[in-house]
Amino acid sequence: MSHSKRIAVLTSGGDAPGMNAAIRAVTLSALSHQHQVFGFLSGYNGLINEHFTELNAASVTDIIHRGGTILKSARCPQMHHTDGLLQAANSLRKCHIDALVVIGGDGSFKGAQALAEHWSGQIIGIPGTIDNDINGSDETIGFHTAIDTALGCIDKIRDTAQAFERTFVVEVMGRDCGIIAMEAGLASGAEQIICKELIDDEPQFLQKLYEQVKANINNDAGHSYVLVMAEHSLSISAEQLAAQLTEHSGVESRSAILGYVQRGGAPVAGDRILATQLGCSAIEHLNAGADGVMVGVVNNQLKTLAFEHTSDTQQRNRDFVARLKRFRR
Ligand SMILES: Nc1ncnc2c1ncn2[C@@H]1O[C@H](COP(=O)(O)OP(=O)(O)OP(=O)(O)O)[C@@H](O)[C@H]1O
Ligand SMILES: O=P(O)(O)OC[C@H]1O[C@](O)(CO)[C@@H](O)[C@@H]1O
Repeated sequence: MSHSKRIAVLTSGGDAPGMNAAIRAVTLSALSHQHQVFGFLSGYNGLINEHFTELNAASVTDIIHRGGTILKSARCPQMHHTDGLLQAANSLRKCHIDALVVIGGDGSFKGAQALAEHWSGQIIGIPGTIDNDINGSDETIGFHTAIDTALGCIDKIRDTAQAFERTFVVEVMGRDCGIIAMEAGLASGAEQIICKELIDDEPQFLQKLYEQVKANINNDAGHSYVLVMAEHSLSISAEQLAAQLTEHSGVESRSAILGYVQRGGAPVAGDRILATQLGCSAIEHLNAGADGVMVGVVNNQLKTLAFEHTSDTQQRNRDFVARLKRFRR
């Protein structure tokens, strides 16, 4: 049997539906191995400010189905500076923490790597972000829910677009990754998906787009036209694109930014199941002595990957982009 440890857990970066399910799995699994669990609050700020609470089975009862994170999340600029890292490392030592579980995105894992230079305890990551932009896991916790949320919204926008015979530019999240746009676009039957991964030359792309929208109106195809656009994918905003489309096609165009609604809501089954498996796997790996790695699911297998590789291009998304490009020809 492994030695009893004092395990810290925190959620960092953009909150994602299913983070609570991951906290629950980490806590229950750790307790079953006689470890103690301490939840640090508001991401790395909790380490720096020594703001934590001990977690027991009761603390994680009735949370598997809740969005957000009971530990709260944040971005913590101090982690980019040595002073902040030293403070975080000192808190961990002061609280006699043996191991830290970081639930977050690849930025959070960079923070974990930086922290490891000042603290010798074990650190393990669990991929939690709606963006699904982390190498080493086919899916991240929150992605399944975000897609369903975006899809529900786009379906509703289609209704009004159809009624008014309008063109709609719908902007979805993803930071620099277009996978939410691609999957929600595909599932909603959008006429266009706009994201960096699918655009080689923006002016050329826009020119062709204006012609296609115009042709669609003229050939009486569907009376509505929906473009799902990833944030940050063009040099113009969704609103500006809608204005350009109105000007070029003569058809009334509108934009809608889905925004933070995509981060909220009850996690769908896929996210709860993923989070639960990854939470248990994280504790299993800590028991076995793992350090400096993220747990993930690749081709239905539980795997670990060193933090330094989690920002590399994700294979699953790369394959998906290749297929979309092929089908669009
Ligand atoms: N290079 C770095 N060095 C030290 N700490 C970092 C670094 N990058 C990120 N962090 C820490 O991790 C936190 C979260 O990172 P970031 O804002 O990139 O979100 P993320 O974890 O990638 O999640 P998401 O993409 O879902 O928002 C940062 O606020 C910071 O505290
Ligand atoms: O909450 P903030 O800091 O505005 O961050 C928004 C970003 O966070 C995410 O929701 C998750 O990374 C991105 O999709 C988005 O670009």
